[in-house]
Amino acid sequence: MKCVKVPLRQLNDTRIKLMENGLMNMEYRIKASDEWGYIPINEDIDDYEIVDIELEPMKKVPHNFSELLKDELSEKEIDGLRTSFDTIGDVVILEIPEDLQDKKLKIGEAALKFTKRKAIYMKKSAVKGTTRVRELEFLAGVDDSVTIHKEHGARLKLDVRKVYFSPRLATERKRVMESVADGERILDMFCGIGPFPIVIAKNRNVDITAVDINDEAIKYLDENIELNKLKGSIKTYCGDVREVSESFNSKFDRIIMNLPGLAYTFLDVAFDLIEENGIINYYEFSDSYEQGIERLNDAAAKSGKEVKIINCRKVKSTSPGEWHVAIDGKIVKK
Ligand SMILES: C[S@@+](CC[C@H](N)C(=O)[O-])C[C@H]1O[C@@H](n2cnc3c(N)ncnc32)[C@H](O)[C@@H]1O
Repeated sequence: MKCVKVPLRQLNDTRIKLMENGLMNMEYRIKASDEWGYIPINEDIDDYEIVDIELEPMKKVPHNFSELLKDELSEKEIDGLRTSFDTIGDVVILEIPEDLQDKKLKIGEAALKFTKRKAIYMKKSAVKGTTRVRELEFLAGVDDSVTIHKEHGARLKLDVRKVYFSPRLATERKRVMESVADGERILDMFCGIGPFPIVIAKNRNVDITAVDINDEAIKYLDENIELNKLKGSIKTYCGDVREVSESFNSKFDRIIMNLPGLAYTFLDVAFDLIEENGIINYYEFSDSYEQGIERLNDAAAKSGKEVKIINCRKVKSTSPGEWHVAIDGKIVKK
């Protein structure tokens, strides 16, 4: 069994990270020795030591997902489905491959029994268009796509049919939040329902400006500001950040750019609005960090600034060989 091998003291943090990114193989038990922990995984992962060792399979409890579908599907098909689960509040979103479409309602019912959530939806398209929303088909439970998702102590209300939200970015949001200092003025250029602003302002006394072009996303962010006890403040704007930001009359200590397909086309706006010593949390889809670093360097040069790359990380796998990558750049004196 393929496992990630980590020092024992890192076992729990690594387990949570792998689970949140859907990379842990839940069919086997984690093994711990005096010094090392071994976590079963579904696929090869960079940045960790991978070893092959025997692990004990989990005890099959009646009514687990495999049990419920064992007459319909093979173990391999069931495993494939299991890693596609995205749980957002009390809603579950599944990806069902083309060749299993004729069994989608049975799969939906099994997922409902297994997860005990309110509703099961199936992905009908990739996230698409300017607002990055995907089409969903209702499969089982109660067809109510509004839910409240809990993340790092924050409550995030959203409609999964009308806005973008990914629970798989939870670790990244925590990482960014932990790097924020009290007093920062922050711009989230593509805030969605506000998971970055809410998680940050819940933990830090900061002043956040949050922009999104999707009026439904801003409607939920306004509700989320009311739903959470915040240390910091958040001001929301609905519109294209390129236009909306023309009215901003001060600069920012940090700019968050989580629109990975197109963020690079807004780097000129970000470099205009960032303070010296400020940090840009930049995201893109790529098979490496080089392209993003080059884009940040080019945009810095065009705006007469210099950027020092202070951190690069893979946030999540998007397709074989491609990643959602995070690159943090600090503006330094020329
Ligand atoms: C990938 S989602 C990220 C949302 C949020 N940051 C999160 O982590 O959940 C990108 C968001 O950018 C918004 N968007 C796309 N183009 C935009 C633009 N020109 N100005 C402002 N927002 C935009 C979309 O509506 C979408 O909510």
